Amino acid sequence: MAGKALIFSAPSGSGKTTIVKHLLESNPSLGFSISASTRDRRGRTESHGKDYYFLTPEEFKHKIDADEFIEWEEVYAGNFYGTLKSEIDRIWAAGKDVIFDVDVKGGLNLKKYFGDRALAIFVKVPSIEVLKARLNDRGTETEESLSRRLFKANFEMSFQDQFDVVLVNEHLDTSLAEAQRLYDNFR
Ligand SMILES: Nc1nc2c(ncn2[C@@H]2O[C@H](COP(=O)(O)OP(=O)(O)O)[C@@H](O)[C@H]2O)c(=O)[nH]1
Ligand SMILES: Nc1ncnc2c1ncn2[C@@H]1O[C@H](COP(=O)(O)OP(=O)(O)O)[C@@H](O)[C@H]1O
Repeated sequence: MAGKALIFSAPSGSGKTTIVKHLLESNPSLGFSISASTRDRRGRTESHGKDYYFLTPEEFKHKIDADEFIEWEEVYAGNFYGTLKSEIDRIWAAGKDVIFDVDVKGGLNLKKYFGDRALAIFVKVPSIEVLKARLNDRGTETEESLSRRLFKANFEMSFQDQFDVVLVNEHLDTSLAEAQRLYDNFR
């Protein structure tokens, strides 16, 4: 049975993972599409089969060749990320709606794929300075990966109008309530 799809996209550091995790905790009707990725696991905070399926580049390439992805991308130099068809089957078969945490290009590709079954939400920070501060505070980036993310963020901002909704994530409580309202209205 086909359910619905809730797509959250944003420049890295905007808060989409925080919002998606909150929605998952509050809504048993949602199932997270676990992406495949070749990037290194963030040791203490991430696990295989929960945050991502962490694959080697060879394993990832094998899945591309076997046509197992709806969409995939080289998001940051050398690191591949992709949405597995089997994830949507798994979540919809359980009678749930699927929720995605993907980059901006991936979000637009998913919207194209799911059409009216999907609500595509662009999460935006009030400014690039705020984005930089959040990425710094998160403590996950080197100087190089931080500047890569900020460079890409400027480019990604230009796609916001192609999304169904833009959610400005300034005060977290307000954003979480707004995200919940968007899901309730869409269901
Ligand atoms: N296109 C695409 N992007 C993805 C997928 N999974 C994750 N991403 C995006 O890849 C980017 C990098 O993710 P990650 O390394 O976890 O960094 P973070 O966004 O800084 O937490 C983020 O924008 C993710 O939303 C996917 O399946 N497809
Ligand atoms: N509204 C907010 N105000 C302040 N900090 C926030 C807010 N939303 C998220 N954060 C923090 O900003 C950092 C980046 O958020 P995260 O959800 O990892 O972003 P993304 O998944 O878009 O890369 C995290 O440390 C998170 O706790």
